[in-house]
Amino acid sequence: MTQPKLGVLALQGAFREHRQRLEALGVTVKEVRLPADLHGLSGLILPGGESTTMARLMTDYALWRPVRDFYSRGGAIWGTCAGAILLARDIQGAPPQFGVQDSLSLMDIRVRRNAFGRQVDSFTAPLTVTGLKNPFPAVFIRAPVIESVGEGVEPLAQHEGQVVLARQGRLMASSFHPELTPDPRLHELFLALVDQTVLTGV
Ligand SMILES: NC(=O)CC[C@H](N)C(=O)O
Repeated sequence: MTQPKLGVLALQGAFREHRQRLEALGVTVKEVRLPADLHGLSGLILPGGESTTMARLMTDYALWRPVRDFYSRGGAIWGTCAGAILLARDIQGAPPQFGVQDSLSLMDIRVRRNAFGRQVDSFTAPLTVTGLKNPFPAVFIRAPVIESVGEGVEPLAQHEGQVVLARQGRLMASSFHPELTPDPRLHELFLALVDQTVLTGV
């Protein structure tokens, strides 16, 4: 078995589906629950799920600092749906009773939670993605939108005029769930990003 280069944060949410997508591409995957699980990885996926719950578990498992350090050392991170919320510098639309929502604050984006409506408003839409020839079938489930992006952030796809996929160097954020469709192209895109990463001081 080869040493895994890719990890999926496995505290809550759709981590198994990401794992399956990556394994179908021949990639060995590490499920990340503890800081030590990050050792030796060059890419990490933060899955969709429920971002408040995931943030709480990140605190319980003391993962905030190790994930930030992983990025500082040169690791690539892709946040999908709730995972994109965890990456964002600014989170809007969190239920007020929970106070200010913790985030990694690594990506210069402002996200708005549940921007397309409630669970019943889940939908699939064909997305035109920069760099992909044909539309990508994107599954949105109580999805956030990326309301604004900083200078270093490149929007890669929009839905109804709102940014739903963006990249900032080694960081990617998508509002939707690419692991819930058999289309592997966004996982391939992230793998290409991971292949370019040069880790320092690991
Ligand atoms: N599918 C998802 O990941 C939904 C995200 C969820 N609405 C949140 O704000 O955390």
